[in-house]
Amino acid sequence: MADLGALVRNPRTIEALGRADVLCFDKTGTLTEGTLQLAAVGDGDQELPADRLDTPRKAVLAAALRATPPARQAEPMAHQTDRAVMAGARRAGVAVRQGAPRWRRTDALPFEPSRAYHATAGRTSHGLLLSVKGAPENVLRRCVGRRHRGAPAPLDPDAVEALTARAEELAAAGRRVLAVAERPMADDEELTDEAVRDLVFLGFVALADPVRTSAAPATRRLHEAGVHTVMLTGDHPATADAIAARVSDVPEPKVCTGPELDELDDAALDALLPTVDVIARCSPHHKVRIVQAYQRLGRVVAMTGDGANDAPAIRLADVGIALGRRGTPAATAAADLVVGDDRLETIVSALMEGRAMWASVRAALAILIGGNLGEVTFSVLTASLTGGTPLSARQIMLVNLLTDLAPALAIAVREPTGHTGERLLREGPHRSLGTALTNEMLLRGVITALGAGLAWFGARLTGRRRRASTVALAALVGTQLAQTLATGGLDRHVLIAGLGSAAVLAGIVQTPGVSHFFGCTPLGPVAWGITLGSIALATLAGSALTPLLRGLAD
Ligand SMILES: Nc1ncnc2c1ncn2[C@@H]1O[C@H](COP(=O)(O)OP(=O)(O)OP(=O)(O)O)[C@@H](O)[C@H]1O
Repeated sequence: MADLGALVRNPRTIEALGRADVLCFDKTGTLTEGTLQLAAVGDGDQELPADRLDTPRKAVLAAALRATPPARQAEPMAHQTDRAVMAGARRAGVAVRQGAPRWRRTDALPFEPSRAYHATAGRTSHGLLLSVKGAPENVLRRCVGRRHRGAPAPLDPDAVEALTARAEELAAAGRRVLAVAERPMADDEELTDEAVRDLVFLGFVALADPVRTSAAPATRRLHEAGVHTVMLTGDHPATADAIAARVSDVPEPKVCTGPELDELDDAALDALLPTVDVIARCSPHHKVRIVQAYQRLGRVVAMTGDGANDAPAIRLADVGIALGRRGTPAATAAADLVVGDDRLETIVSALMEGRAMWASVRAALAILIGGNLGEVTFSVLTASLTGGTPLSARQIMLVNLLTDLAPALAIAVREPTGHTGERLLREGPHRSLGTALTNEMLLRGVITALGAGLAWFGARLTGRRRRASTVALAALVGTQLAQTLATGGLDRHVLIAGLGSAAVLAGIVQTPGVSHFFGCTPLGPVAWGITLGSIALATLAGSALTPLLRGLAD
């Protein structure tokens, strides 16, 4: 996991990741490049691209810059939005004093998701000035007028509607939209949330953050794996919808908003959430409700977050994921998994690790239970044919020692194979431990009994009883080891465990004193030929039947 850039805080997380069937993730940095850039500035009627701004639009950008915290050299600005506004203004040659002579910051209400705006008070040569930038619906609500073609104009409901529609159009291009507004302040006025009213709307600032090309395939893989994905974003629903349409393979992603969730009681929320793909204007307290609702529905939820306020939802989720690059210490401390590069692809790879774990559990269980089933079947069948037991208690103990200990352990702890394999997508507790496990156990049981039965029958036809039971013992162990090696592929640990156990078996059988202790007899070339031939025949039959059973399980 560390190689993938993901840090697991406790091992239980891998198992839970393998079971996760809902993944709620952020937009910025997870689906997008996470590099917000100034794209355009408008006066409410028409936008111009960031590299061709005229004087009125530069004035809008200057006001947005005033409503941005100061850049400190020692530390980067906390919010990407602010960084993008500042970098865009610098590139456009816009400074805070444009349109506000001798402006000097005196107070600020920093951006918070619940406020959705940043407000700054500053002293100019004409008195105090309040500058605000933020989510259009929040800022427009606090406006009483607008500047239209350089002159003040009233902001009646029709004008608000037209500006709202304009903001939606900009957002529908996948952009983050900020409304910018100002008003003069009285000298003794304090900057509080209540004071952010009676504003004059100046214009819109649109920021772009390109969608990463790898985000769409990652989302598709999650859907193929049966994971319901939900994009949670603080952005405008139109922005979220535009981004979702680019990454999702759902033809028309269903979008709802945080305020809409507030209107619903728990029962209505439970009914709605399984059908939702995007939740916009989503704040940290919504995330908590969303996790609780999915858990009420019996879903296993993985939830990403970066802000300190996301910590409760991260902690509550079955798998809390903090985004390493943007994550606050509080979010990281609450998380089970820290994704270093914030990318959805890394989260998908971590999920595959979890699925691989369930595949390993199945393989180990199939070896243990299926092998024992084969031994019992062989013993019962030969006993019913001959009236005696083909293997002594010591021999059965030896079989279990050589097949269940090192080989089964090696299978359980081997490196997961096929990270990119489509098969892993279909693993998980229900798929891995359901019909697939039953089929694998039965197949292993049948093949083991077949290998031992063929060997015992061939050896009994050509020799004494003790020799036949030694050959049956060797074939019982050999057939199981061959299947273990076929499951483990070229994994070093499985190869060492499998070949090591085979060498120990050969050593025991061929060493006279030890062989007798276990009720065996050293074997000649013909007996070994019968043993190896039976193992090969049974293993070949197993390989032919495996794809057939997989098809049945799928
Ligand atoms: N620094 C800021 N100053 C003013 N307004 C902001 C600032 N940052 C964001 N906004 C406004 O608040 C809205 C929500 O932003 P927020 O940062 O909470 O989104 P988010 O949850 O981080 O979304 P995502 O995960 O998709 O980036 C934005 O759409 C924007 O309109």
